[in-house]
This record gives sequence, structure tokens and C-alpha cells, in this order.
Amino acid sequence: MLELDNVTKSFNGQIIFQDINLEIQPNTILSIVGPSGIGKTTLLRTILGLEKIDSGKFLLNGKSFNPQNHQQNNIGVVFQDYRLFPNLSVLENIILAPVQVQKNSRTKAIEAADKLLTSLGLVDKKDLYPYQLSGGQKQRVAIARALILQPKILCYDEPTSALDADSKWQVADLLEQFRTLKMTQLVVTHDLEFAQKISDKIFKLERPT
Ligand SMILES: Nc1ncnc2c1ncn2[C@@H]1O[C@H](COP(=O)(O)OP(=O)(O)OP(=O)(O)O)[C@@H](O)[C@H]1O
Repeated sequence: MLELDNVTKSFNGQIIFQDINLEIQPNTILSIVGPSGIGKTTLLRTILGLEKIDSGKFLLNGKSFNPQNHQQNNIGVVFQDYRLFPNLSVLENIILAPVQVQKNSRTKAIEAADKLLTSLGLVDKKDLYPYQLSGGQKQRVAIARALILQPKILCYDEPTSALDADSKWQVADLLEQFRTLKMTQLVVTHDLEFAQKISDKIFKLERPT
């Protein structure tokens, strides 16, 4: 279980959120919702260790941890703009971290990537480059790139913002399928309808008083 205990963050003296308390149960889908500019992405970035918090703490399975020093393989992320490496093929995007960072064999990584690409309906795209893919396909590559590291928690930043309605509900179906993977999913979204459809729990981020 991931817990946020009185987490506060400000930028240049302006408080973005204050004393956030949140429990994220294992193998569930939690959405963080709220209007534009409220701090949803910033909250996600603190959990990922990409932003330092002012005060409060994070606990993973009851143990305090600093996301900035944490071995980040436990927590994966699919960014809003996907952040695929433009100079690498779909396959190379997916196997880069397992081979370069985790030092797995290239053969094993390709095997795992092939499986993921098949389940995501992308196997015929594996030799293409990101610019040759649609937005929804790029997103699924970014999801495969995160999933190959078998994260305990997978975070998505605004997973529907660049998609049309059909693709949006396909993403909802994917998240539903991933429930079998024994993984917690954390979704930042301004789309309340999407959040209501996919989530076990919704956390509303509100302006600090
Ligand atoms: N690095 C930064 N330095 C200063 N201010 C920042 C920084 N990053 C974000 N902010 C401010 O923090 C506030 C929250 O931004 P954030 O991107 O987290 O909102 P959001 O709820 O995700 O919005 P959106 O739904 O539009 O993406 C905004 O006022 C933004 O300008």
C-alpha cells in the first residue's frame, strides 16, 4: 500500500497542496481528479520523486521512503506526452530499460516485449518509429514500456487528454484488463466521467484553504 501522510508542496512560496493524506490500496485503481492547474500533475511528480515535497512523508507498505532516492522500478509512469525516444523503434523503446538499466538479456527482453506488443495489438508496429504511430498507439507503446519493468504501481498522467472518445474507452478497457496484473494503478485526470468509469476510488484535489 502507498500512503501519503500530510504531504505539502509549494512553488516559490505559493502552496499548491497542503497536508494531503491518501491511502492507495494494492491492486486497485485510484484516480486523482480536479480542475486544470489545481496540482494533479505536481502531486504525481512528487510520488514519482520528480519534485521535492516541503513536508509530510510517503510510506510504501508501512515503511517510510523518499521517492527521490527510491529504486523507481516499483513505480512506473505513462506521461501525458508519452515521451517515447523518437530515434528508437517501438521494440527498442520497450527493451531499452530492461537491457540497459536492469541488465536483462536482449533475447529475454525481446520475448517479453513481443508478448506485451501482442496483447496490446501492436505486434505489427514493432519496427516502426514513434512518428509513424497514432496517438493511441504511442500511448500503448508507452504503457508497454512501463509494463515490461513489472511495476507495483503504474501511474498515468492525463491518459485520455489526447484521445478521441473511442480511444478513450479503449484505454478504460485496458486499465480494467490490467487488474489481473497485481498492480496498483494511479490515474491523474480532469475527466470525471472517465475516472468514475475506471476507478475503485476517486481523490478530489481541492484548493488549499
Ligand atoms: N516547476 C514549477 N514551478 C513553478 N510553478 C509550477 C511548477 N510546476 C507547476 N507549477 C504550478 O503549480 C500549479 C499546478 O500545476 P499542475 O500542472 O500540477 O496542475 P494540474 O492540476 O495537473 O493541471 P492540468 O490539468 O492543467 O495539467 C500551477 O499553478 C502551475 O503553474
